[in-house]
Amino acid sequence: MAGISVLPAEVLLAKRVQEMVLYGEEPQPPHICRDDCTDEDVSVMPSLIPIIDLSLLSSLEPSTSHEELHKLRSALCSWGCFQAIGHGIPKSFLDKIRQVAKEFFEQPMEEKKKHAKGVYEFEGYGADPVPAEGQSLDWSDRLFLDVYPEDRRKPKFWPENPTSFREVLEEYTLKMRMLTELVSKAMAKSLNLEENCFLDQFGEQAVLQARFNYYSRCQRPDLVLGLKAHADGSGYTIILQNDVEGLQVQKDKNWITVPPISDALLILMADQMEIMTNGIFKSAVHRVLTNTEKERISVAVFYTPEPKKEIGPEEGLINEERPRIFKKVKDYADIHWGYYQQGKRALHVARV
Ligand SMILES: O=C(O)CCC(=O)C(=O)O
Ligand SMILES: [Fe+2]
Repeated sequence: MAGISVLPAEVLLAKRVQEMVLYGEEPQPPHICRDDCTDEDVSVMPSLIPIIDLSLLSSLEPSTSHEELHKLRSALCSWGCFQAIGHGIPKSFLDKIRQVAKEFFEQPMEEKKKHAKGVYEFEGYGADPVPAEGQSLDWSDRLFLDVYPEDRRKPKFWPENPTSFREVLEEYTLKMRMLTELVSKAMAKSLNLEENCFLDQFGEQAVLQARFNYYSRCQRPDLVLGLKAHADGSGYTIILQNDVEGLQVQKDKNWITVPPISDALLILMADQMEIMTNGIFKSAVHRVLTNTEKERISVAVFYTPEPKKEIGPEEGLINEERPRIFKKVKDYADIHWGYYQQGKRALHVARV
């Protein structure tokens, strides 16, 4: 790459990756972030991401629901994620959200740019705000929207085209609220805690944000990442994938691909659930690889405790054998963001 001038991130961020691909531009710094592939080849291992059937949790047969709760706990302790099936959201509706996302990104650039964010802002169409110096940029474009509570919505960022986009996203938000209730209760039960304990910590005004990710094809997947390795700063995140592989979760230093399953949603623990469970559930480090053949689309919904609300380890998970390892924190997602921009994790800030 010698001889190529490095443009400031602000300049590069003014242009979408989708445009760069359209004009046949090769990745250059700061998109380039991989120069060796020493840790890259382990993903040939068969994928073992646990699959949990949430419908079994309400089975009238106690041994069936017990067994599934046990599987849930063990998945979250060792992987920090699971593929949820039996969640009650029909595949036909998941296809609708995938479809409006695809139609949004396939529109001409001038249509998408009607909802453009500034390079220093979060919400809207674009890329992450400018990272700290020396950090790479992701090979992706995004549409980031606050979706709940409703008074946080900023209509100027909500696409009018495709015409069903808003309606479908509103319905998806409702379904995500029901799912977070179901999953938060199940996680509490799996740890023998009172079922509402996590919901109470998240609070009634817990925030849902939707990030539509578009990973353009890339001729040099060896040089760039669709999304660099990170753990999320939310409580947990719900990810819908299209049928293109790319998302990987780190386990025991190996990168394991999350296979696309058309009717599954990946539920991924983030830092704030690790704090609330006193380190029992693991916040999963993950990343996205690019693909030479196909575009990948995902929709990540971040579920985050209400602003200004203190959260901390559940008392029932602290004892002599397992002393408290995290302090109480509030607005952790903001702290997390500051570190993320420097390519670092933030969890140590919450340790006692
Ligand atoms: O694209 C994906 O599957 C993952 C997205 C993700 O990790 C994120 O938006 O934080
Ligand atoms: Fe993430």
